[in-house]
Amino acid sequence: MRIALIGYGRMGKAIEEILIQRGHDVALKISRTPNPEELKNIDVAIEFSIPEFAYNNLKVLLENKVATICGTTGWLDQQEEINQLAIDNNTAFLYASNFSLGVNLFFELNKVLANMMNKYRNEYQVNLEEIHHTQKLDAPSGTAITIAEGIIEKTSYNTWSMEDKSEDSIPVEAKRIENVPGTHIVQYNSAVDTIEISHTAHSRQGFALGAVIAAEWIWNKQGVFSMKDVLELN
Ligand SMILES: NC(=O)C1=CN([C@@H]2O[C@H](COP(=O)(O)OP(=O)(O)OC[C@H]3O[C@@H](n4cnc5c(N)ncnc54)[C@H](O)[C@@H]3O)[C@@H](O)[C@H]2O)C=CC1
Ligand SMILES: O=C(O)C1=N[C@H](C(=O)O)C[C@H](O)C1
Repeated sequence: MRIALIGYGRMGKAIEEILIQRGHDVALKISRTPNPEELKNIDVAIEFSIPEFAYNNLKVLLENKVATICGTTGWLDQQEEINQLAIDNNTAFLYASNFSLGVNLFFELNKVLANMMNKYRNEYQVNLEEIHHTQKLDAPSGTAITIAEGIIEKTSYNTWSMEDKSEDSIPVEAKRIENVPGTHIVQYNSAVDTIEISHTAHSRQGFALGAVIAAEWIWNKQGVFSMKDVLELN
């Protein structure tokens, strides 16, 4: 496939390595918004840029009917508009807060545990922690938000917050430590014990491989998809 890499930073470079290993043509790699001329003959775009510019990049890609994978976090207040653009332009769009197989399995495990713990809201207080490298621009991580949404789906919690300590809110803490690729911890604490599940990324390889698998999967499709579709976790 002819791939455009929009955002050529840590993730763009990790993805490029895997694209080459799997025989793809990296036809465009840029750290700015593409122009329509550059998008002719592109099969799929992979967008990993920065929160501030993701919306604009995605708009240009979808208006030019380029099937697009997006891993940029921190822009989700405009997600509905972007989903609609993919539909209106008869192309395909897939956003994932985390492309790794391990985290997508963890999302499912988190929901099973949340469902079980909902009966014990009086005994156990949930909290969520994420740890990332110090260059990360957004907090909490997109992955932490997806985990919190999973808990909300299965319990009587109705929101999450990094500040608000009210009863119906899941407390989320974001820590920044040099060189950490991404760690997520969900804890249920009672007066006598702790139940904890965690996912620790050892490198960016898992995110990058997942993004390439998603790009291969979305080619020639139309619609709005998630990693659950790609990994058949539905
Ligand atoms: N969904 C997932 O599995 C993962 C998502 N991420 C997310 O991906 C994003 C990128 O992460 P990294 O590569 O680590 O960051 P990075 O800072 O290394 O790379 C971002 C790149 O975007 C470039 N850029 C700046 N303005 C741009 C524009 N207008 N258009 C295109 N590119 C532009 C920057 O020059 C930089 O090279 C972040 O939002 C991060 O949270 C990171 C890892 C995994
Ligand atoms: O910025 C990162 O590095 C990561 N961002 C994603 C997120 O915000 O969840 C995915 C992963 O945790 C690494």
